[in-house]
Amino acid sequence: MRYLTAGESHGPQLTLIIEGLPSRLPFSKEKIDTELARRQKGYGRGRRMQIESDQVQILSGIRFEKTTGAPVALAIENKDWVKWVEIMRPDTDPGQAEKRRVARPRPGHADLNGAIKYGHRDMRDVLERSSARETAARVAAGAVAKQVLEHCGIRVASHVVRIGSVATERIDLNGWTAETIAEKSEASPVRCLDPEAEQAMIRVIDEAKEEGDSLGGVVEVVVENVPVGLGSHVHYDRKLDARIAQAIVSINAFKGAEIGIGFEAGERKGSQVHDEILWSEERGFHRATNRLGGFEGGMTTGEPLVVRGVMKPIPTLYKPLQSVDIDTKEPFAASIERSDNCAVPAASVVAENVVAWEVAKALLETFSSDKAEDLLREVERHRNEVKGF
Ligand SMILES: Cc1cc2nc3c(=O)[nH]c(=O)nc-3n(C[C@H](O)[C@H](O)[C@H](O)COP(=O)(O)O)c2cc1C
Ligand SMILES: C=C(O[C@@H]1CC(C(=O)O)=C[C@@H](OP(=O)(O)O)[C@H]1O)C(=O)O
Repeated sequence: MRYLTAGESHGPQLTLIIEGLPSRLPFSKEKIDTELARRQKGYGRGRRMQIESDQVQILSGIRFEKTTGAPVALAIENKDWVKWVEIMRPDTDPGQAEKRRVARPRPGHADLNGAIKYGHRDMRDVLERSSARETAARVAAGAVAKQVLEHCGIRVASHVVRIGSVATERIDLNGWTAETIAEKSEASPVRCLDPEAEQAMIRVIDEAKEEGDSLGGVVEVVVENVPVGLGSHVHYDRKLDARIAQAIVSINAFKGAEIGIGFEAGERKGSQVHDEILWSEERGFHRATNRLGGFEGGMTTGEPLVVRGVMKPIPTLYKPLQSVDIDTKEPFAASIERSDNCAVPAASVVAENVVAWEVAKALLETFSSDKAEDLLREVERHRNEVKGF
């Protein structure tokens, strides 16, 4: 299974093509729209989110709420486009683009590197595509992947564990299920499970906003009921933990990924990191703890997957940072019209969906999956086989 996205932040739409879905998979447009609405929310988002109300238009590959097995094409409209037609048009430039040319790169964004690399004197030709608007298409892909996972009883959830200086304790997953994490985080404006930390997170976002500054943070994704043995130890690009880390760091502004206790593993002794192996009639092989976040040797262990990602603060700041005009080479202090000042809650929904995509892709690689029925039968057969191993 693979996908491609196309589209600019202020162009007419985002386009997504997914290839390799099983046929006859129950397909819900509503579930994709729900996921897109979740991505738009979250304390700290800017004015653009009041303009957009993301929904997919289905263009191919679906009939009567089921996949046919053909590529699925989806579109998401940019409602803001109507105000950008003269600047974003693909045909003759009526002079607007030159008048509105972007020559002042923002520190921390893709503007300057992209302009140098692609030879653009108008950095709009870079920023339109480097914008995190594209994550709407990736969430739509993840929302389709989630329907593959759901078909096989696999659930994905996410929550925010840090915003700026405010962090929550690491949760013990024995007390939580993906369902309860999803419910509780959904009810929080910052997608945080701890009500005290939630209030403190809201405070630091407000403080940063008053100062014209921005904040980043850390999100955690949990995947439950994952079959043993997705991914592989035999080749670098088949290791599922590595693919998930790539997917996380590919999200705009994400600078790192952790599996399980992640970087903390470097501080601890082996006996405090590795998860002891147990066996019982009821559960078969399982682990006493899940510090390695459901992965050993690039393969899933059958324990819940626990993945974290760190997002840097938003680069576009109301408080100006120094930069240099590419025409005059003069220094200037950038000022802006609008931006998010913290998008960590929204980004946790993106993280959840890119992880869902990678897990669903690995599932379809492991099990026969031309038809949705084959996939489910194979996954159930495998689960029984693992119990008897
Ligand atoms: C959901 C989300 C919303 C974002 N909103 C903004 C924004 O409003 N302004 C901004 O400058 N960057 C925003 N970013 C981050 C930039 O897109 C990102 O920093 C930029 O593409 C450069 O890539 P890099 O930070 O990965 O190097 C957002 C990121 C995400 C995930
Ligand atoms: C549009 C989205 O996020 C955008 C991501 C973004 C950036 O620079 O990454 C900049 C802002 O866009 P604008 O410049 O139009 O205000 C955000 O709103 C979205 O998440 O749907």
